[in-house]
Amino acid sequence: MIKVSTAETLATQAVNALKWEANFSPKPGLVTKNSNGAHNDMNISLFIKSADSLYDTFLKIADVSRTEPISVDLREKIGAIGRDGEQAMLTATQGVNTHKGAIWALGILVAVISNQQTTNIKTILQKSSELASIADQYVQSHPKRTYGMQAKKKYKVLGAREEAANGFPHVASSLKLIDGEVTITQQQWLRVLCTLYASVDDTNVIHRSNLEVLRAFQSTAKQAFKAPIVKESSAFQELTQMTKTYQISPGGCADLFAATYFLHNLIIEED
Ligand SMILES: CC(C)(COP(=O)(O)OP(=O)(O)OC[C@H]1O[C@@H](n2cnc3c(N)ncnc32)[C@H](O[C@H]2O[C@H](COP(=O)(O)OP(=O)(O)OP(=O)(O)O)[C@@H](O)[C@H]2O)[C@@H]1O)[C@@H](O)C(=O)NCCC(=O)NCCS
Ligand SMILES: Nc1ncnc2[nH]cnc12
Repeated sequence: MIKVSTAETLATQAVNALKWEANFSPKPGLVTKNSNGAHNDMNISLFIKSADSLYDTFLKIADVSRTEPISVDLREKIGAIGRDGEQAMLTATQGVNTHKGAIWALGILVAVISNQQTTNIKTILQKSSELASIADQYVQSHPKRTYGMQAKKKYKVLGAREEAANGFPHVASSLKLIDGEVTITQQQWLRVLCTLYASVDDTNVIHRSNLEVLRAFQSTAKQAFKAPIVKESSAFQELTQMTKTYQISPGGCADLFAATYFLHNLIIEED
């Protein structure tokens, strides 16, 4: 029997996933409860404030998605709510971009789950692809080139938009690593994190460095993934060193880590 997800439950679960991700430690380059990673303008309390400020955004997205079919109209409605959410985040953080990518990824997932009333991962990812592939004319009228747009143009990589439009392939791979397990150990979560670090073309890393550094970071993460104890491996230490040397922070991976946790806990809700 699948429990019906209320808008309130979904919004709470999305915010909890963001808080869980922020607290999770260690995460080379990223903010955790123990470190500010490669950031001098962010810390854990800012992330918790930011996550809390997004409850209303996820609630509104879940509400509007419950009754409307997946359509241009729905895409544009959640686009407007998402942009308001970005403003709410910037107000809460006094202008620091903590969760733009997470608003996008979790916003699409919350919309689809509310719309389909399902915890079936295959359906959620397929419908996410459908919804995220619909063009929102109001985004396209925005003239400013984002960091993601610059990285994609320069190196022909795929970014946050494509991740969702392709049905979150990196989240699907992450979920496979913990499939069927209720209690996930820190070592298992570290393998999920390393899988994301190893495979996502994170446009934040590219923006702060270049494609060559991203590829070296990914190949080191692949080594760390294979280590018997990830966090004690020399490859994992090397990841931390690289984030310091190049001042890189894989914020896109952090969002997909939160999305993996969010969907994994939906699975557990099924009874
Ligand atoms: C479609 C949008 C996601 C916009 O995409 P675009 O690529 O044009 O925008 P960006 O401004 O570059 O932001 C994308 C954010 O997505 C995350 N990300 C990066 N790479 C990937 C990837 N390969 N896959 C998935 N996600 C990815 C990342 O977000 C996280 O990092 C941010 C913090 O970065 P940081 O470097 O610390 O800080 P900055 O200030 O950005 O840089 P510095 O100056 O410090 O160097 C933080 O946001 C994390 O969440 C990218 O930043 C989408 O946003 C959009 O169209 N929105 C409009 C509203 C809408 O339609 N919403 C609908 C549903 S809610
Ligand atoms: N924990 C984190 N540190 C830095 N950037 C992030 N973007 C999303 N989560 C993040």
